[in-house]
Amino acid sequence: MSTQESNPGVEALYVALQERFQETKRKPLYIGTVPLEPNASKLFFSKEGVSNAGVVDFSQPTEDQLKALAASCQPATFGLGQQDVLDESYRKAGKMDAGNFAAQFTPFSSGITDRVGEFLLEAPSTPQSLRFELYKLNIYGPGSFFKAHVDTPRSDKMIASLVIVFPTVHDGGSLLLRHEEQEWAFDSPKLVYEDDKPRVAFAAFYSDIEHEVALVNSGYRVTLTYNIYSEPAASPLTTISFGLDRDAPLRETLSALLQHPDFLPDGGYIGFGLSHKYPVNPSLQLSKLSGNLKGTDADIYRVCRSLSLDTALQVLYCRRKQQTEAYTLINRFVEYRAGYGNIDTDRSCITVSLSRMSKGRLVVHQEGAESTEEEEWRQQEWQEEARSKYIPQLMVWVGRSLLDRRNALKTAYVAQGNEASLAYVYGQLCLAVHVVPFKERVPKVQVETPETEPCGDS
Ligand SMILES: O=C(O)CCC(=O)C(=O)O
Ligand SMILES: [Fe+2]
Repeated sequence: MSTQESNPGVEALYVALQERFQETKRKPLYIGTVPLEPNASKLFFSKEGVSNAGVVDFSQPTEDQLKALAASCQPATFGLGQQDVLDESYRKAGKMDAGNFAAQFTPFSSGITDRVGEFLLEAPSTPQSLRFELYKLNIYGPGSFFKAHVDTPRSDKMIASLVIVFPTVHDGGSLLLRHEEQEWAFDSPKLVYEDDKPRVAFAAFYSDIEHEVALVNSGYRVTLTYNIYSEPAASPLTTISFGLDRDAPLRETLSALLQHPDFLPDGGYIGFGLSHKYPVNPSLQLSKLSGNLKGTDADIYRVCRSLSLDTALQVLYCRRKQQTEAYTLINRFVEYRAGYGNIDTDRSCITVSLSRMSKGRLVVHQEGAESTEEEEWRQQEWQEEARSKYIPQLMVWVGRSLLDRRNALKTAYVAQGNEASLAYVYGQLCLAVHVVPFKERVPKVQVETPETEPCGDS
């Protein structure tokens, strides 16, 4: 049993780290409006297969124009597993593909993409640039809605979605967004007019955020949706540096914990639970995702890297063995199958025992007993390396209790998306920080943060 259970100092620091971690959490959405300029108020459209063009002028849209647009659309489908399905009890709306319309208004010339870019790139873990891809036009007439769903990731680079709502008089149809037990409303029917002047309302949100469009009671709600991709940038010019000060509380607490001799004295891992989900597939190297980390997750990664900690994205799998739970860290996504043969025999996996706070003490959740399967490992030619990986290492968990989220550790399939899912599904990831034994880390941490004073005791 480690000495950390009996030392209140390390426990207080651990509690402080949990608190700083919670305080780091950022809002996962950005809402705003811009004026609709008279020379950018028209939308031209044609019905699939018909050459005549129609027009809606959003500076003064008439009911006839909006009805004609609705009549030129097709019923919107949504993704259920691998298929696109039409089910009007789940999504009732019209859609038009990008090839059948042209809007004078664009998020580029109106400054929306710059503002959304500042929000998304406030503090990226590595320099990134954004690409906005027009996806669809949607029209929600009376009785339309879109129940709760998560947008289908179109590649591992897709990080966010943007919805633009044109000014039309409508009642209902707010976009509701939910993440980690919080809910926000994008109240587009109110936002699209200010002092009777038409405005274009927009909402950008990380694409793993659950959202739904509430029932439209009257009028028409017309939207453009964009997929936002984050791609590595050659230079750090697109990054904004004011995230650094905000990092200080978390960085200083983490640094103080690492300087405590009773914190993981023989080394181990710190696991930070991620706020967001990411598109992964079995062939994707998780290290490639680190540049695409979203909001809060990017903050944690940056803080760990600023302390020169060996930090990597890992999948944490939980499996039950003879009444106990074993946790395995692995650097890539593995299809979750009964038996876990593919995890057990993988050289890159690390077995961990989790510690957490319980009754005011930092304890190991499951005792790190050596595996009953050790015999099998003796047969392997690489037995030394394999056995050293199989003896559980201690992992200190930061974030919501894993015990509450046990089921979420399975591959989190998104059943309902806005399109049938492609090659990607969402996986549950964590940021694993490798902590070397205390004897080895003291000089390193002191060199990195010479000004940090130890916490005073009371
Ligand atoms: O119209 C909106 O506000 C959101 C639409 C949406 O969720 C989607 O098209 O996937
Ligand atoms: Fe959506």
